[in-house]
Amino acid sequence: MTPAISVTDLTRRYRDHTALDGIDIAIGGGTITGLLGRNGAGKTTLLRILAGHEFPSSGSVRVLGAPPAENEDVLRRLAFVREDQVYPDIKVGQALRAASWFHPNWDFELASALLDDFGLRADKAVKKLSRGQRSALGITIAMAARAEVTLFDEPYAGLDAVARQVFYDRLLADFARFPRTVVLSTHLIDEAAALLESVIVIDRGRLVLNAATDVLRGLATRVSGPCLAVDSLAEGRPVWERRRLGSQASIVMVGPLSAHDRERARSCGLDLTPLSLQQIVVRAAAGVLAPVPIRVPETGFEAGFETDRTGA
Ligand SMILES: Nc1ncnc2c1ncn2[C@@H]1O[C@H](COP(=O)(O)OP(=O)(O)OP(=O)(O)O)[C@@H](O)[C@H]1O
Repeated sequence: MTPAISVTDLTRRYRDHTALDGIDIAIGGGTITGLLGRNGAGKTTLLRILAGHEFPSSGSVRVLGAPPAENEDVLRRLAFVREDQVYPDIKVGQALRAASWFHPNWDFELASALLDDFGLRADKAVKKLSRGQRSALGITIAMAARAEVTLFDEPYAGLDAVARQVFYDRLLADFARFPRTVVLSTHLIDEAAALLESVIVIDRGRLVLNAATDVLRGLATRVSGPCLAVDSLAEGRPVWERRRLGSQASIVMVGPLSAHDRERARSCGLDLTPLSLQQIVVRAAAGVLAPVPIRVPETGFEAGFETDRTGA
């Protein structure tokens, strides 16, 4: 199947700075992908190129089968919402109406339900909205557009926790009815984790991780307890991190745990805590994962890791 988004050897240079450096990504249709990475990693640059707002310096970018820049057909099938979205001096309702003209799948009912959820009034001037309310408007437009490809670039600046949950819930519910390709750039990784089918992590313009969230969830476990028992369980296994305090040890063990491992751990009084998606992404961005992308469980862990990097 042709991917909805396909990026090959993409590089974007700004004068003396390389914002994206040889990125290869394929994102299938009908998926929600998290685009993650530290500040300045290159996430916005990638999304702007996917949205046709910028040209690559080199490499190829295809969205819905064609290069997006200056491509009316692709751009009508795509929605892009950014944190710093600028609106003309109009009312909320007018902003929605203008967006409806551009997006062929626009859903007025959904737009109106989202306004209610976010407590936004259609007759309020956009320039009088608070930062969070402006984010809510951007989310409303991007969701009601029901575009085949929807790109969210940290869409929730200033949104409170309740409103963010509205966003997650509404996105999941609407996605279930109308599957589409969603890319969500966010720093709130664990909060958004339940939404994400896969994650792409960029660091200093390079792809450092591209994996299914399910694979990552079972990827690493913190094992804590008596040193001897911890060492015995971890023997011959990849380890990311070791800490010792007196007779107690805590390590991060890489790879899935079998039922036998769990039983051994229980009988030795060891504590097992799976690493959260955020903890794994932090390690990926810090280079603990080798740059080999992990794509499917069968080719998983062994291929891509440096082990025991932090030392015994
Ligand atoms: N127009 C530009 N001119 C020069 N440098 C730029 C330009 N746009 C982005 N950059 C640089 O490219 C790098 C990537 O920026 P980008 O905005 O893509 O990062 P980001 O991952 O979205 O960061 P954040 O999480 O902080 O929003 C940064 O070092 C930034 O300073």
